[in-house]
Amino acid sequence: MSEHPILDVRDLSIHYRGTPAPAVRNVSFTLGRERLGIVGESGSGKSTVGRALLKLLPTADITAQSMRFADIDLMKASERDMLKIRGARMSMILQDPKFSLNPIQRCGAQVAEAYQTHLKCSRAEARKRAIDMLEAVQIRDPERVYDLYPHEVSGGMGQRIMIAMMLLTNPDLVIADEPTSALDVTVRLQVLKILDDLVREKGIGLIMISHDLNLVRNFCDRVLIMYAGRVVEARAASELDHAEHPYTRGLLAAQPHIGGPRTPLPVLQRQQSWENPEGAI
Ligand SMILES: Nc1ncnc2c1ncn2[C@@H]1O[C@H](COP(=O)(O)OP(=O)(O)OP(=O)(O)O)[C@@H](O)[C@H]1O
Repeated sequence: MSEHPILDVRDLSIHYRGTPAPAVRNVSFTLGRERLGIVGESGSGKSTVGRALLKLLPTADITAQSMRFADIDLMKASERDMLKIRGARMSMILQDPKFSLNPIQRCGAQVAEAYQTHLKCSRAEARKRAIDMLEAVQIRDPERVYDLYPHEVSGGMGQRIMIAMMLLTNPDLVIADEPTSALDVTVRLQVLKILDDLVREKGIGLIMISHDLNLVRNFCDRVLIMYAGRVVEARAASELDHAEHPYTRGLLAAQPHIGGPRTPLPVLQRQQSWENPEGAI
């Protein structure tokens, strides 16, 4: 990790108004120019943490001892400040490009429009840059793809178009929320490779939110395991086999292994104590 973290989050708690309990409780972590995985079951609070970093939670109360992004105190940042940060210095990639791309605008025009908005350049310049960027995310024949509508591109291509759009401004932080779950296995590898290159070559910090423990274990440098709104385990990905929390151990035991015994996988036996603050980090 670099000396000055890109993100420093301490004691982040998030409570959606009108709900009985906080969705996220006392989450702390730092992020350098590395890949941090956040894993946990559905509803454990992973996406809520991601959206809180972008301050995209209008119906929730956010408290934290500190939530810093580079030189910015996110807790004090106004909506006006956030408009300058979102999409420029901090970007998010969502699971399904179908919901992120505008269905009635050609794909290339959406990338070019993002260029024009952020870089205030001419339309011709934006088009040229957009085509270069489509090529950079390994889209073959970018001039043709530029003119396609979102329903005419595959899921993998749509995701690469989203990544192209996100890269325009050289962000320091990318939050990828299940970026590959809607993709088939080979396309998934291509998209992961593009994200991996971004960390290695451009030195961004990447948060990868996922259900897939194996994917995160192989792709990330460090992993946070969330359960019921809390981080219950934080480890180097290479150390995950030494996990101590019973939930993490249960998840690991439930992974199928090629060549392993042909017995049914164990079912996770939950315990009330896992929701106990004493068990959290
Ligand atoms: N806008 C909202 N209003 C009220 N409650 C919400 C809202 N969004 C999420 N929640 C609740 O907050 C909790 C955490 O949800 P979140 O989407 O962060 O979980 P997650 O771990 O990302 O799940 P998934 O993997 O299914 O996306 C859940 O109990 C969810 O129902």
